[in-house]
Amino acid sequence: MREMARFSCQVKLITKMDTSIVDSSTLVPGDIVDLTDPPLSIFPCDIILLTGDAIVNESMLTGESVPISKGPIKGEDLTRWRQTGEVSSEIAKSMLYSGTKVVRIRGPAHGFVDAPAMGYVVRTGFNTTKGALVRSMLFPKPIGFKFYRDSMRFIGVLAGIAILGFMVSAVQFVRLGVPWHTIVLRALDLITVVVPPALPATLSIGTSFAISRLRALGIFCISPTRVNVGGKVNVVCFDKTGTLTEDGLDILGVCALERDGQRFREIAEDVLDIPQSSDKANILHAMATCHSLKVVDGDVLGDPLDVKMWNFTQWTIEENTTIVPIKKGANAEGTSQQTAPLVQNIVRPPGTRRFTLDDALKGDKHAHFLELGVIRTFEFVSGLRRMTVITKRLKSKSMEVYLKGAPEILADVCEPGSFPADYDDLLSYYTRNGYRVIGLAGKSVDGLSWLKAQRLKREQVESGLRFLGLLIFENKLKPGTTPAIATLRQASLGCRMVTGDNPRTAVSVARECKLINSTAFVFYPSFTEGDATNPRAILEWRGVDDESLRLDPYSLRPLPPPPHVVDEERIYKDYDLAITGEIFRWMIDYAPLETLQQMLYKTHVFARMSPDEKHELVERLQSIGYTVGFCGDGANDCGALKAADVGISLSEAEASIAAPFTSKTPDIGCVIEVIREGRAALVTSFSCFKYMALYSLIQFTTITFLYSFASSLGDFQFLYIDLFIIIPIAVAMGRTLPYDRIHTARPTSSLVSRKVLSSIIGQIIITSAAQAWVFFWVRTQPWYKLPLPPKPGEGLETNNYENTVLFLVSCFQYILVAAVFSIGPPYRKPMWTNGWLVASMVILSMFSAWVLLTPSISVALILNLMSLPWSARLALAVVVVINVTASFAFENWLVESIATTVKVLMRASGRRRRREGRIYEAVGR
Ligand SMILES: Nc1ncnc2c1ncn2[C@@H]1O[C@H](COP(=O)(O)OP(=O)(O)OP(=O)(O)O)[C@@H](O)[C@H]1O
Repeated sequence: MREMARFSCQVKLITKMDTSIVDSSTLVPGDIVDLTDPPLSIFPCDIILLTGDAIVNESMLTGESVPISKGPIKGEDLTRWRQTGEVSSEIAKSMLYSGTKVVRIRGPAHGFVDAPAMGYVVRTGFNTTKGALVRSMLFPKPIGFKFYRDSMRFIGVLAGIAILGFMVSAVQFVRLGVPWHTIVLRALDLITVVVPPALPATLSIGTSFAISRLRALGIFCISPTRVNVGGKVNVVCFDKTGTLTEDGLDILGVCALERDGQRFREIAEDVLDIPQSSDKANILHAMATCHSLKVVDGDVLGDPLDVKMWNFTQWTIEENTTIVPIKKGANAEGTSQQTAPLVQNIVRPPGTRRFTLDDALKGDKHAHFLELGVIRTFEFVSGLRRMTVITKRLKSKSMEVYLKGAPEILADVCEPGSFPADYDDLLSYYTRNGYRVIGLAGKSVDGLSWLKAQRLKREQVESGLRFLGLLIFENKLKPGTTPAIATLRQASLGCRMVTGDNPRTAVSVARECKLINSTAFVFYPSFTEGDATNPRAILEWRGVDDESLRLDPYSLRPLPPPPHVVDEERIYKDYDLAITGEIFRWMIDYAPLETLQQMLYKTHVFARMSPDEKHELVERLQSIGYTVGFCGDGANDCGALKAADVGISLSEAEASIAAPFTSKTPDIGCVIEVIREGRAALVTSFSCFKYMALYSLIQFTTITFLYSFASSLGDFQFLYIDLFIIIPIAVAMGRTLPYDRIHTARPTSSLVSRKVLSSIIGQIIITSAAQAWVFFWVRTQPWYKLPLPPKPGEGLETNNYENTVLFLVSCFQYILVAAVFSIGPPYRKPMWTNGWLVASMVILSMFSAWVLLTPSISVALILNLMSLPWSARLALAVVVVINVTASFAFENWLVESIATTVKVLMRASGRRRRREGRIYEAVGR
C-alpha cells in the first residue's frame, strides 16, 4: 500500500520561460506537464488532458481492465471545472486519474510535426481520487462488527478487574508497610498483567496468516479488518456478465430483418449469411462501426462484447491520427484551440485496401472503395445501456448514426413502426433460453457536416432511429460457477444475482448455474396500472413460466394456483422472485415496508440494475440484517463492492482499490476461500482473545496470591512466561488452517455469548482452584519456611515457596489453556494439524516438566526457584495432571450444558435474548 500511495516519477514541467524535468511529488495544481516525454507508465496525480489523446487502464480504480480512451478537454468544460471543481461525465472523459496505467498517450499530429500531449495538473496527493481511496483505507469508516465491539467491552471488564485487584492489593501493601513507590510500580504491573499490551497484536495474528494464505491463492486484501467480517457473510450477491458467465461471450448469430422489414430472417451464424442491403444505414455497417475498440500496436483492444462483434464481421480497422480544430478560443494555459480527430476509426470490409491519393485522382472510378469512418462516439454508459456512433462513408453526402444497446431501450430511441411483428416473440425466445441479446438501430442523416456532428447532443443523435436487428450472444457459465454456487447453497448461504442484463436471460442463467432451483416457480412483477414514476402504480406478480400463477401483491406469497397446476404443494414451498431495477426502485420508494422486506428476502435475481441500484440493493439487504458479500468484475459494480461488508473484485489488477478483496482467479471460487478464511480468522481471533484473557487472569491470580504477603513474580519469571510461553503459543495458534467444508452455521462473533463466557469463567475457576490449592498446601508442609518480611526501601521479596509452587503450576496452565481454546472443526482444521502449535506446546510442556521435576541449578537460580523435596514435586505434577483433566473435561462436556441451562433459566425468568437487527429471520418465517 505504501508503494502504491507514494508513487512518484519524473515529469516534464512546462513553464512560460522553459521546460524542466522534475519529480512528480513536487507538482502542484495548476502546473502544465508534458505527458509524452519522458513517457509515463502511471499517472502520478489527477491531470486534465489539454492536447492529444490517451488510452488508459483504470482497473486500479474500477477493477475493470477495459481500455478507456481520453480526449482533450473542451474550453467550456475546463471553465466549469475551475468554477465548480466537479468532475462531470464530460470532464471525466479528459481526466487522467492518479494511479491509473497508461496504455498509450500521444500528442496531436499537426501535419508532420508531433506536438506533445499536455496535461493540466488539477489534484495531487491525498486530494486525488486515488488519494481519497487511500485515505479511506487508512481511516476506514468504523465497521460496527460485534466482535470488535465486544472485545472493547471485554477489555473494559479486564481493566475493571485490574483496578479492583489493585485496590485490594494497595490496602494490603499499606498494611504491610510497603513503600509508596513500590505500590505505584506494582499497580502499573497489575494493569499490564490484566490488560496485556500484546493483546491487539495477537488479535491480528490470525488475520495476517489468513491474508497471506489468500495472497498465495491470488486473492489480495487491502483492508485486513474485513477478513473477520468475511466469516460472518450470509448472503452473497454476484454480478452476472464476467463474474458468473464468461466475459467474451461467443456470438450465436445475427437476427437481421427481411427486405420488407416486417419479420426477422433466419439467424445468420456467419457474416456472409447477413443479407446485403442497399440502405445507407444497415446492420453490417452498424456492427463494423458501433464499438469503442482501440488499436494499440496493431492489437484491437476494448470491451469483450465489442471485440466479439467486431471479429464476427471480419472487417479491418485502422485508427486515424489527423487532428483538426473544432473552434477557436482559449481553453487553458498553453493552448488556444479545441481539437478533435477528423475520423476516430476507419473500417473496411475484408480484402479491400486503403483509399489512396492515386485512387482519388482516378476520378469517379473509386466507387468500389468501401470505407467507413467513425466521426464521433458516444461511449457506452451502464445507466443508459447503450452506445452510439456517427459514421461517414467515403464520398457519401450523408452521415449514418448507429446505436447498440439493450433491447428494452430501443423502444425509446427507435420509430415504433420500424420493429418487425415478431420482435417480442424472438426476443423472448432468446432471452428465455439464456442468451444475451443486444439490439442494433441506425439512421442516415443527409447533409450533416463534420463540425455539426461534433456539436450534436446525445439525445438529438439517439432519436428517430430505425431498428436494424438483434445480436445474439451465448451466455456461457464459467466452469467454476455452478460448483461454487452449490457449495455456498449447501452451506445455507444466500446467493443473489445482480445484473444489468435482461430479466429473462438472468433467470435462465440463474437456473443453469443452480442459483435458483431449476424446478422452482419464478415470479416476475410488472405494472398493471401506472409506471415507475407513479406512487400509486399497481404491480402484478406473475409466474415467469406460467402466467396464470400469481402472488399476493402485499405479502408476496403465492395465491391458490389454478386447477391445472398439479404440484400445488411445491408452489408454496419452492418459489423465487425476479425483479428489474425499475421496479426495485419503485418498491424502495413506494411499496409498504413488509412487502419491501419480503421482496428483499425472496428475490434471487435482480436484473436491469444500474450501478446505483446495485449499490442501493446492498444497503437494503444490510438494513434487514444480512452481512452482505458482493462479487463483481466491472466498473458498474464499484459502488456495490464498496458498500458491501465484503467486496470481492474479479480483476486483472493486482489489488484494485475498487474493493477490499481483489481476486486474480477469474471465477467465483474466490468467494468460498474468503468465507472459509474469514471464518477461520474469526475463530482464531476468538481463540487468541480468550487465550490472552485467560493468560492474564491466570497471572493475575498468581500475583494476587503473592501480593497478599508483599511478594511477586521475579523479573525473569515474568520474562519467561511472556516471551517464551505466551508469544510462541499465541503466534502458533493463528496458524491453524481453515476447514475444508463451509459449515451451515456461521461462527459466533459475540464474545459475550453464554458459551464463551461459560468457558472462560469455568477455566478461571479451575485454574484458580489449582493455584489456591498449591498456595495453601505449601504452607502446611513441614519443610516450608516463612518468607522474609519486606526490607524497608526495597522491592517485593520473590524468593519464597509460595512463589515457586505458583510459578511451576501456572507455567503448565498457560500451555494447557492454549490447547483447550484451540477450537478445530467445523471452522478450522483440528489442532493437531497445526504443526507449529503442537511443536511449541510439546517443547514447552517438556521444558516445564523438566523445570518442575529436575531443573538444573542455573535454571533454578535464573527463575528464582526454591529447592523442593521430590515428594512435593510429584504432588505438584499430580495437581497439574488433575488441572489438565478437569479443564478438558469441562470444555468438552460441561460448557455446552451450562450454556443451555443458563438459556433455559433465562427463558424461565422471562428474559429472552434479542438477536440484533436480524429482520430477515422474522421475514422468512
Ligand atoms: N458494449 C456495449 N454496447 C452496447 N450495449 C451494451 C454494451 N455492453 C452492455 N450493453 C447493454 O447494456 C446492458 C447493461 O450493461 P451492464 O454492463 O450494466 O451490465 P451487463 O454487462 O449486462 O451485466 P452485469 O451487470 O452482470 O455485468 C447490457 O445488458 C447490454 O444490453
